[in-house]
Amino acid sequence: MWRRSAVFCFSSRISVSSSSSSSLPNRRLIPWSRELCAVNSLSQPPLSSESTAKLAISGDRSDANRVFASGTVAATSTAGEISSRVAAAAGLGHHYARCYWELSKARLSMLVVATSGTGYILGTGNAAISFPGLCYTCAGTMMIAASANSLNQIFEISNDAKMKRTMQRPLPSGRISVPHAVAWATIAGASGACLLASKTNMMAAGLASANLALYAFVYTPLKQLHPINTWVGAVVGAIPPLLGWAAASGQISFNSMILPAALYFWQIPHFMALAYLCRNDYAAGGYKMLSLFDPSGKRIAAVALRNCFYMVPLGFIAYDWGLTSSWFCVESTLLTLAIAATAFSFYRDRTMQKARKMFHASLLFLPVFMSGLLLHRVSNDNQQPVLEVAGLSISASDDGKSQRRKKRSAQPPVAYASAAPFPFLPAPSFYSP
Ligand SMILES: CC(C)=CCC/C(C)=C/CC/C(C)=C/COP(=O)(O)OP(=O)(O)O
Repeated sequence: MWRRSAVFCFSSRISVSSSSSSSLPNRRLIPWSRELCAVNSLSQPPLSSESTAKLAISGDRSDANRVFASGTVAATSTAGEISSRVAAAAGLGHHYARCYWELSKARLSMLVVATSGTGYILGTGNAAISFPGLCYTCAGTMMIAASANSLNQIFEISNDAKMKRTMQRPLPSGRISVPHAVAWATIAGASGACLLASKTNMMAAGLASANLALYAFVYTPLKQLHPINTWVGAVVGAIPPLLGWAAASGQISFNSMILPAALYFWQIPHFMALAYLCRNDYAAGGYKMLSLFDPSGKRIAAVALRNCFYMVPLGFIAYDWGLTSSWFCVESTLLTLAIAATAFSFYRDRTMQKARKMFHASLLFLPVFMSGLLLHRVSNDNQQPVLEVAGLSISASDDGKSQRRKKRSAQPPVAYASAAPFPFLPAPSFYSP
């Protein structure tokens, strides 16, 4: 695509110098030339070199004046020119919209928004879900995630250019300039932080901004330094539901940690599978992923399996802490055992096929887990504050304890079945009035 762009770029320059005035200063094309190349290569159908040239000279008043002064421009040709300029502007708009979309890693950002929205709904507790509040939280998270992802790509241009998976991104392919991408990242990040601060609360805005900094300025450089980057990245991925919860409730409680914990553990098998599948690419890009130091794959398979097992008790904890009904406990247990089975299969037989299976299972896991949490969420008016905006407070009221006991007694057989695989966890106690 870069080569195609370069060809279009070259032809548009020729066209400009021949079809417009030879006095048109070439330097006017330089900042835009690479991006204009991409307009040609991306528009469907591609813009002609002529319209690109018109686009390039559209701001030149002296050229326009010359054309009008000559008196040879008929009304029909003016209309044609206007329509071609409109088409060129639409092409440009489409081109940049696509660049912003890719810079933002929009699909990943939407997944991040889904986790933050889930955190928001869970964090509303007994209160009715505020639809505007949810929308502001999702929009703010989207903007900050877009900014974080754009900064990540700005810092990794030369690495991305060496990897098959990423070489077509807007920056390494030259479809957008670095200053333009920096401006996009700055505006998106600042707008997102302001939106969260003004429409939700400072805790949510602070968590989102700190997470942006962690991702762009700690995780991103760490990728080229040490395999620990995967664990730092897992923290980054775990924060959005916490900020959603904070946006809804203005505080962070023990319950608010369940989804972040699931996200943290979930990312390890997900990224271990990815790092195994793309290890040649990561080596070419100069990244220090654990898979590159583990030729047999045994270590990364063991790490993935271990983290799958860490997720198993989360359903029980969600139920025990009164966040969900016991049905979630059963579903979550089955789900985590299923992903653990794919990790175990990869551990025993470290082939690309098994790694791919574990990767696909991880893709499926998250939406199902979050849907389960939402579906089996129970209104909870006794969330125990751990960290409030004003300070620290760790306490559990007696009322809360007795209510949880009552909840447990609601479906004893389900609760027993769900706790059975975890003899190390406290056995459910059934409340008899
Ligand atoms: C609110 C807020 C700031 C949210 C940010 C959430 C976010 C960006 C999560 C992504 C986590 C992560 C480790 C992605 C992989 O990046 P990578 O650099 O390994 O991916 P790449 O190789 O595709 O570039």
